[in-house]
Amino acid sequence: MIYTCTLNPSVDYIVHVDELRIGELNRAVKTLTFPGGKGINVSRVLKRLGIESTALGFIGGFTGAFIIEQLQSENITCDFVEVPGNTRINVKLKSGKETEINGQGPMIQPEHEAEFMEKIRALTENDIVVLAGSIPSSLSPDVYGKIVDEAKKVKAKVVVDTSGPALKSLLARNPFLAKPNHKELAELFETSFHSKDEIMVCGRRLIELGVENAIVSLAGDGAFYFNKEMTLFAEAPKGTVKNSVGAGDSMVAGFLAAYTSGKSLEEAFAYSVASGSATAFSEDLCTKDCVEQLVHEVNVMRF
Ligand SMILES: Nc1ncnc2c1ncn2[C@@H]1O[C@H](COP(=O)(O)OP(=O)(O)OP(=O)(O)O)[C@@H](O)[C@H]1O
Ligand SMILES: O=P(O)(O)OC[C@@]1(O)O[C@H](CO)[C@@H](O)[C@@H]1O
Repeated sequence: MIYTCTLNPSVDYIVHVDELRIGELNRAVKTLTFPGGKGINVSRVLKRLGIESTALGFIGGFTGAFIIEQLQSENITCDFVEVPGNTRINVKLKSGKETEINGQGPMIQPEHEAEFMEKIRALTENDIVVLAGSIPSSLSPDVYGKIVDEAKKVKAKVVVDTSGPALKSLLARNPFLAKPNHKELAELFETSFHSKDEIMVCGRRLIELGVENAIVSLAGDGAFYFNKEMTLFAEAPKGTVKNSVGAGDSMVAGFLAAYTSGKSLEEAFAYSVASGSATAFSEDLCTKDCVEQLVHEVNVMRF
């Protein structure tokens, strides 16, 4: 079973305005509301691609109830720990450019963290656990490290999609897959990129530091894949971008869906890029039909 962990889920409130005027009254021309948070997005895309998962994390209040209701309506198994307070609302402003304001989220008390860790202790070696998104400020910054250590005890595979110090501390714990975008990779190595060659050098360092498989996404410019044996690159398919929120999460889901269905790593990477782009070209997350159309446009190059 694949378990996704969203420690700080969100209701994503997408607001379209013709032109954003700071300091003035803006009227939305369209609004959309989705269950959000990176792990939840991974679960939603996995489901669309025909793969079951269980969504774990902390949830609370009326916003939490909305998320559970939406996930249940999509037949996604939920096993969240309920906490006092409301799950956050993340505002995604679309006015030509995308501007995001992510909320803080509720406080997580030690007893709720303990309840969550019990679920992690119940993992087995046949499981994959996806750790995705930011860590609530009330939890220890090393909570992902603790989860990985528990998962490793039972030889469960770990996928990490996070950034900053949380990502740094996980590299040497040998995650099965890490998926930073190029900005997160630059931040990790305290550098800035001016060429794809520079990205490749840092991507390979992820592998040297202990990551088994790494995907570095470059938004509309495609993505790199790295492991000990090979470096791959694929351009992103071309299309009209409607909403890139969740494109990275869709890549993680696409890779896992293909990999757990017995596809090669190269095929899984192509499916991952197609899934990311299919989401970028959709209002909500990608559909399987869209991914399967786009995967034919993904040309994987080996270095
Ligand atoms: N403008 C675009 N055109 C085509 N494909 C895109 C575009 N933006 C994103 N994608 C696809 O989605 C993948 C992931 O994009 P990106 O690098 O923006 O991830 P991310 O920053 O982790 O996203 P997020 O945090 O919003 O989920 C890319 O590798 C590409 O396949
Ligand atoms: O604040 P975090 O946890 O870093 O990111 C949360 C978030 O921006 O990521 C998802 C897209 O990847 C959205 O569904 C959600 O709003």
